[in-house]
Amino acid sequence: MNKGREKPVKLLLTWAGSGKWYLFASVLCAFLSGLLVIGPYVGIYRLMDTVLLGTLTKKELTDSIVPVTVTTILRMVLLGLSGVLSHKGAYNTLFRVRCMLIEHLAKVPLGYVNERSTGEIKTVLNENIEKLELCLAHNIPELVSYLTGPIVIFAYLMTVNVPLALISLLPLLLDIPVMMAVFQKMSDMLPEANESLAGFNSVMVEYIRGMRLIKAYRMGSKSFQKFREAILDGNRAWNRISKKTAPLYAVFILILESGLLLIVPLGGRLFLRGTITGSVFLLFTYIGSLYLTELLPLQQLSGNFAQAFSGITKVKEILELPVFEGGDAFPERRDITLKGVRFSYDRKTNVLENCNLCIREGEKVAVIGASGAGKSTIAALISRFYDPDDGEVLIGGKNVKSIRYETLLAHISLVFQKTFLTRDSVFDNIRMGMNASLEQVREAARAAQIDDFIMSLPDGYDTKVGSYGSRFSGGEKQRIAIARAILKNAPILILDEATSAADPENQMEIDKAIRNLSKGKTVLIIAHRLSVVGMCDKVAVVENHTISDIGTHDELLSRNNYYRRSWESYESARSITYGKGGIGG
Ligand SMILES: Nc1ncnc2c1ncn2[C@@H]1O[C@H](COP(=O)(O)OP(=O)(O)OP(=O)(O)O)[C@@H](O)[C@H]1O
Repeated sequence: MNKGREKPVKLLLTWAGSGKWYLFASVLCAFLSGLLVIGPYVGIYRLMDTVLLGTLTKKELTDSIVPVTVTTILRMVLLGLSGVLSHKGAYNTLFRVRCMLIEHLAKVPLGYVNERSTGEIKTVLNENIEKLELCLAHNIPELVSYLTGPIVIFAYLMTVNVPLALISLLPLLLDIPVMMAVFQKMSDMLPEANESLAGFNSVMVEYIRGMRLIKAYRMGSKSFQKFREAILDGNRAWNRISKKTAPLYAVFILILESGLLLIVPLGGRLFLRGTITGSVFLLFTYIGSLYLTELLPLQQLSGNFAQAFSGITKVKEILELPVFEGGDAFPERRDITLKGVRFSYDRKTNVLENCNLCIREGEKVAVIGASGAGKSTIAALISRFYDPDDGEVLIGGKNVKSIRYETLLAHISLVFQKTFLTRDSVFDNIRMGMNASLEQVREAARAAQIDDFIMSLPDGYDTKVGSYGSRFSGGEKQRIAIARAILKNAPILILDEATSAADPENQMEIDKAIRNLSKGKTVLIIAHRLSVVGMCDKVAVVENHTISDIGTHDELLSRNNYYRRSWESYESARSITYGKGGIGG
């Protein structure tokens, strides 16, 4: 990982890996092409000299034209080659940086990722990294070529006439502080522009994700308004940058192009005194006053570099998000304990306080409580999506912090309330990168009560899942998630039961799937429907930021008011739907 305050260019070269050799080669070609800029000028000077002296011959003409032609062609070839090499290096680098970011984000605790909006992460992965392409493939070779040309011309002018050459350089010396001020202003203001771009991306992602809601509640104009605001916000940020930098740009250009005002009077006097020849005077009037304008694109480049550097900082920020590294093997015992846990998402309001829980190996515990009581938070702490602020989460007597993170996750199957399906085949959606055959996947799907449904799809297990799983109902998606967990066969199961009520038939299938999934495992089920209590050994009640009570169904029924009330309302709802029956029936 790249920690500390490394220079952006150094960081970029580290990220580029072997791609940096393409970048170096491209810079070398750009440098050589910059050197060749001098060819045509030398040729033209020779021609002028001979024309003015009246000594032009056919041979002189050829001797002047050949270097002009050869250097011009060679320069073009080198520039082209530089472009090809820089693009190869740039795309290699972009690929590597994106992979590094994705790999790193996969290891970062979910809490840190959740603190950033999807739009912010998208901006880094997309726009900020694209700016690196512009910088690596175009701006760096251009910078080398733009700088080399004027340096070589200056060196050549020095060989012709030292005082005039030095005078020709004056505008540049005056322009350096102006250029630095432009760069500084851009660097200071870019974070604001980046923020508004991230804001725009967030609004865009929200808009696309919430399309159903927008349509259902006819929020089109309101969402459009948000979109408009986000775009205007970006425009305002860029307008502010332009206002601050445009006057400086104008000064930069004025100074750089003022060479003629110095060279013509001075060179004219020297010529009239006979100190320099006519061709030297013309050479300086033409080239000496113009060659610095080759540096004009630098003002554009300074803006691009500031943007690229700001992108590099954003990438670096993500790569520096802490990851859980190292740690011990998974313990032999698979019991789960929460000891005096306190946790807050915002470091202000405690979601859990002095929370204690003990789930023995192979035991199944249902967690119930009002919406927002903290049930999912308990599950998140066990799977180390977050770490408690106080207290400990132990598995097999070992603090989860001391267990290797990947190993911890490999031993826990998580089934979330909302199932996320990737845009792959159903087969890949169940396999989720595991090395399983079709028969093993089907066996898991059969246990999850979803095999028949999958086989009825047009392409069976090869059927492609639409975006966000749009082809499947909530219940079907949940059974696919259960099939995944069955296939994973981890010893600990954390199941955040879906809140939305499926139809009775679907519900029975889901319950059967959950029973199959939880066989022989240490299980924590966040029970939104009390029917799952029937398959659990104990029930834990989350109230007042803690687990207020834990016991069997009968124990809680006799002593816990919250549980009794919940059970009674569940029973009365059941009697309306099915007629009366026992728990979980
Ligand atoms: N990522 C988060 N950032 C900030 N606050 C959060 C976050 N996730 C949950 N909360 C807050 O923490 C509290 C507990 O949430 P949690 O999801 O654990 O409750 P729950 O009991 O599982 O609720 P439900 O039954 O509705 O799913 C709630 O007040 C919720 O608003």
